[in-house]
Amino acid sequence: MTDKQNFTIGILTLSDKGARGERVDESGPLLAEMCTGLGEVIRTAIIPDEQERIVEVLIDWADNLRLDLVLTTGGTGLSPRDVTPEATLQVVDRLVPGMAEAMRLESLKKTPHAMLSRGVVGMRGETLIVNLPGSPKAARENFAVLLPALSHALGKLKGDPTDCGR
Ligand SMILES: Nc1nc2c(c(=O)[nH]1)N[C@H]1C(S)=C(S)[C@@H](COP(=O)(O)OP(=O)(O)OC[C@H]3O[C@@H](n4cnc5c(N)ncnc54)[C@H](O)[C@@H]3O)O[C@H]1N2
Ligand SMILES: O=P(O)(O)OP(=O)(O)O
Repeated sequence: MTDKQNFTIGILTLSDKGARGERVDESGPLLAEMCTGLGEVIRTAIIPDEQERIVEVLIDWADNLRLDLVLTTGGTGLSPRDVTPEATLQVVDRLVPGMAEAMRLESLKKTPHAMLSRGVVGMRGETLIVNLPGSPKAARENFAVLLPALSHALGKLKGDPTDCGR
């Protein structure tokens, strides 16, 4: 038996500069690397901080590609163009507040700026959508908090009937 899981994963980078080719996307590849062992990253994209475009991609990846997990990075803060949480809230059926709370709680131990990320986590159908902040450091620190619980979360989301109490 191998520890490698077979979840399908998409990584969506939200960055105006990245989409214009003015900044190399470090956070997307870093998150892809962190997903080794969880499954296969079968889609990546870099698009600007535009709510309608983000909504379109999230719906496509959840409804058409039926990805198990979509990680977004960037656009969670307070700048006028930070709209990733709004786009995510527009498409999810149910929120998973504990995952977002856990990321902020742990991140506050590293920097008070952690309270500025408005990222949310929610489900659209059988796809879990996770908002992570944009900088490579912040993306890494936040995703590391979720990783130990992700396999169980994705299994439950797909209807795994086994008893979690054991
Ligand atoms: N655990 C942590 N959590 C948070 C941190 C942290 O250091 N550790 N930082 C906090 C800060 S500060 C902010 S503000 C919030 C919200 O961040 P955003 O999601 O709004 O981030 P952006 O504005 O999109 O990006 C910020 C900054 O990061 C660089 N950047 C962004 N995208 C990329 C990319 N794809 N590749 C390379 N570098 C990138 C760039 O300098 C941007 O200006 O999160 C807190 N949480
Ligand atoms: O260009 P972006 O959207 O990556 O973000 P920032 O303006 O915060 O550098």
